[in-house]
Amino acid sequence: MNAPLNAPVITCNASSAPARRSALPLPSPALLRQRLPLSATLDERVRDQREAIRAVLNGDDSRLLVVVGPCSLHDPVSALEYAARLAELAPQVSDQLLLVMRAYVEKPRTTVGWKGLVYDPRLDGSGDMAEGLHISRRLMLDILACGLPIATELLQPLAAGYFDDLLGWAAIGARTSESQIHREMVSGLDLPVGFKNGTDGSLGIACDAMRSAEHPHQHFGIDELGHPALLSTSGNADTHLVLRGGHSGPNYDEDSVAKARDTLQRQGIAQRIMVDCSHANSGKNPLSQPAVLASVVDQRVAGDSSLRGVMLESHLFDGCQPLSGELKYGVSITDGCLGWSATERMLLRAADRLRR
Ligand SMILES: O=C[C@H](O)[C@H](O)COP(=O)(O)O
Ligand SMILES: C=C(OP(=O)(O)O)C(=O)O
Repeated sequence: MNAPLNAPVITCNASSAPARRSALPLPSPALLRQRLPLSATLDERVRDQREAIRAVLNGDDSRLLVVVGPCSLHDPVSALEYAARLAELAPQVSDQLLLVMRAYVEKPRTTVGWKGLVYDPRLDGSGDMAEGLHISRRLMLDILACGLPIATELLQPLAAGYFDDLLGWAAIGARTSESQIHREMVSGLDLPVGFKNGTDGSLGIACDAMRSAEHPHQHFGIDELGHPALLSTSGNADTHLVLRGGHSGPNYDEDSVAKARDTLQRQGIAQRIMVDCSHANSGKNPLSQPAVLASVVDQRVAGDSSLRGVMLESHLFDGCQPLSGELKYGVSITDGCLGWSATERMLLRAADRLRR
């Protein structure tokens, strides 16, 4: 990699390297984008998808936003089979639901565990992140080509530049909503972003996050060539709250949603709420998600217009499996998911209920 023109050339003395880490170069975001470019047609499609998602979140389009798909993508073949099925379902419900596929390639861990396709694409701990970035961007482009908008969690701010041109929507997870670094990153993203409540169920950190992200910031980062850079951002007003439950239980019921609406109103934040039907809202039982979705739909039908979206964890087959031995096709290797047939039934039923 060439040094920027104004930087002195510094050579690294091996003996001064910290003993507990080593470094390997990765391609820059610009290089990966050059190798796997977004075509002009897909670029325009992503812009349209973002506009459509914004319209739903702002309430200008009365449909429900549905972010649905695997907890994590670990196998491109099953991910693309899932995408093909979702793309076939999307037009059948598009009068009521705007479907966006979860394409999660980075996973936050409570302690340790597999951290996603970007970090360990061979699933064996070899941690080939250059390959992980390539496979992840390739897969996202293929999902986009199926006609679906894509959603992901932006976990590592340095990695955002490898994918953010492909996304229709992004999440900041429960473990990072409180991080200033993530709020600064969101402030510079030209796409709608949901901030999740904290793992303890607290809404305050997500509200603070939205208020911080709508402001301009100057912060540390890398530029497209991978060089350290001072980044200046202009602020992102397209953010919203995601209720995902917490240690003391779910927060999708009427009382919890009313409390969330009041909190937003008191802080002068737009009342745009998405309910994550999984995680602590499902008690980590993926098969409970249809009941959570049904409750959200009932609340909408009863007149709660602040409920603009839902999130669902779904794969080709129910449940999850440990990352050891031979893996079953189409089954999550992180959180448990609802299988495809139950997902399809649940979404058709939700659309039908909203229609009537
Ligand atoms: O959605 C996924 C998980 O809930 C999150 O990544 C934390 O996983 P862990 O508690 O198994 O580490
Ligand atoms: C990790 C996730 O969620 P949360 O941040 O709510 O735990 C997720 O949606 O994959």
